[in-house]
Amino acid sequence: GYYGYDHDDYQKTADWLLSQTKHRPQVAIICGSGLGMLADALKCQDAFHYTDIPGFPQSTVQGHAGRLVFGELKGKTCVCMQGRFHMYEGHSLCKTTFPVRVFKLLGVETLIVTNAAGSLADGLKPGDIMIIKDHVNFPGLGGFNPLNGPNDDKFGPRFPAMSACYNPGLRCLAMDIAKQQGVAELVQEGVYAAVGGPNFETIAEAKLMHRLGVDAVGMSTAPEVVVAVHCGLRVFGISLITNKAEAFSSPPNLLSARDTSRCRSPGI
Ligand SMILES: O=P(O)(O)O[C@H]1O[C@H](CO)[C@@H](O)[C@H]1O
Ligand SMILES: Nc1nc2[nH]cnc2c(=O)[nH]1
Repeated sequence: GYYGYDHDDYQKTADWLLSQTKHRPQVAIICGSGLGMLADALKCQDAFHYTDIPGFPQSTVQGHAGRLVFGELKGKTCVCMQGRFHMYEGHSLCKTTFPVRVFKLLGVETLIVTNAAGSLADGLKPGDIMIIKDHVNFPGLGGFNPLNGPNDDKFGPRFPAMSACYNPGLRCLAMDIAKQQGVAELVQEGVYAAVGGPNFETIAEAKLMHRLGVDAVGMSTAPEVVVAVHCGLRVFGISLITNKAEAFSSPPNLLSARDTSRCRSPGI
């Protein structure tokens, strides 16, 4: 079509994959920056480089290998993206979310999204895991939405609800498992905000988001989740906190005029 992809484009890629592997995944996992090693844990793997998959976008970022890996994880058939697509790579949003609709056509029912994110919340430290309970899609609020253009009714409605994007049952289950595994102190629920990137936040931007109720910030995930929810996938999301976002790293940025020793690093 004139805007993005036709249903046939997704179908061709899905059909090609179905012809190349016997796996019929129920679960798709998008691995965030540095999290691609999860795919290495799949048993009975069939792996495809994005460059070899007809119609598939290509990865350009470090820490994103650019492979689609099918296999078994704890008895579930999964398909794992080792490397995702970001808007800042120059991809259109429908390109960054192309794989999600392909997963739908493969028969996937549940999408697990993961990402590396910066913390804006006092209680979230580098190394912690944040289960995403909701998101703020800043590019989306500004009109950068993968669902822009004519709606494809075969995937979902023109005006999809986003009020329960992150499946409450799966969130509950994840909290229970964290307790069972003895890692409950490392796992919390919170709100993820997607920004366009590729620059990290200014101090003022980080403070603004913190005041608006955002707990962690990154440059991905929300567009994929919007497309997944639109086509009826069940979504579970986690952020690995890799750093404190700029305003919340040391040294503290509340400067008193009396403190002349720190006047070379002004805060806002
Ligand atoms: O969201 P993922 O893909 O994990 O990557 C995150 O890490 C990168 C910045 O270091 C950005 O791409 C940000 O979005
Ligand atoms: N925007 C943004 N993305 C990130 N990805 C990992 N850390 C960060 C961060 O602090 N800010």
